[in-house]
Amino acid sequence: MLRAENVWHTYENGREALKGVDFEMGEEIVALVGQNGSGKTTLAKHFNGLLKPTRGRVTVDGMDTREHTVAELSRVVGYVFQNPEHMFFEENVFREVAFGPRNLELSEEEIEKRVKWALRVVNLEGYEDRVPYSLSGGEKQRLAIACVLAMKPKYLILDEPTTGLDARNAAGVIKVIRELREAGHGVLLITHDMDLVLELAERVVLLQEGRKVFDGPTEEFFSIDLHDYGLEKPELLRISEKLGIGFVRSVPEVVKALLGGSR
Ligand SMILES: Nc1ncnc2c1ncn2[C@@H]1O[C@H](COP(=O)(O)OP(=O)(O)OP(=O)(O)O)[C@@H](O)[C@H]1O
Repeated sequence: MLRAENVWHTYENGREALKGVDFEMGEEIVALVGQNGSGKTTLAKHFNGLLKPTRGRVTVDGMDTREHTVAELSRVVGYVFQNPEHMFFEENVFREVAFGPRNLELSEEEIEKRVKWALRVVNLEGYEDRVPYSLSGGEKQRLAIACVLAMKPKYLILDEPTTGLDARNAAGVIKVIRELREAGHGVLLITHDMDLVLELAERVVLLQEGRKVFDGPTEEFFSIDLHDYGLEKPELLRISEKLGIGFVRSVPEVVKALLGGSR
């Protein structure tokens, strides 16, 4: 479980970014949403210890983040940052993915196994000798996920994982996230993309000015007035409402509902 109990966070300049947030997630896909500056990144950074609560408590599978180092917590919680290309520094893809496992002091054999596995999951097999900077945007995004996956963390935090990707690459990342969930990982998705939330999230947590203002199933989230929070309902849901077919997550579901209704 990733758990935040009455977490407050004040930055050094006095900015109160979190004001008493309670949060909990297990092996599920949770979307963390809210307007710019609402505190999403600040909250997420508490789960791998990059930030510590000013007040309150954060635990990762029972470990208090104040009592553990970022290195220790990173074994359990992997964090893929937005614009991950800035984090690459090795000369080739193999070394880049091997960096994390090498720090875990695993055997060369185990490191190689993990690199191969992680590259396979993200569909980058055969890229081992490529220079990370020479990859396309979508490939870089998937490489960043592979780097974190190779550490085999139970939870993954993904910050805008599909932003800037074309439809095909975004679909590739979405597939990886689904597979991770099925394999028993928890995924925390920080995003502004309501289509992605509709497609993937099981639960949504909405922040506004450092406070949690909604926490519940995705279907319930899309039934609240999102305009109040500067968010837009996905086109697909607006269409399905006009058609009177209720909550759907994909175009095939719309088709199914329409065909079912005409019988
Ligand atoms: N290092 C910092 N020092 C001071 N204030 C900060 C720092 N990082 C973030 N903030 C402030 O804390 C508040 C919350 O920021 P945060 O990055 O958590 O929001 P966010 O919801 O992730 O926003 P976005 O959608 O723009 O990424 C904002 O007002 C931001 O300006």
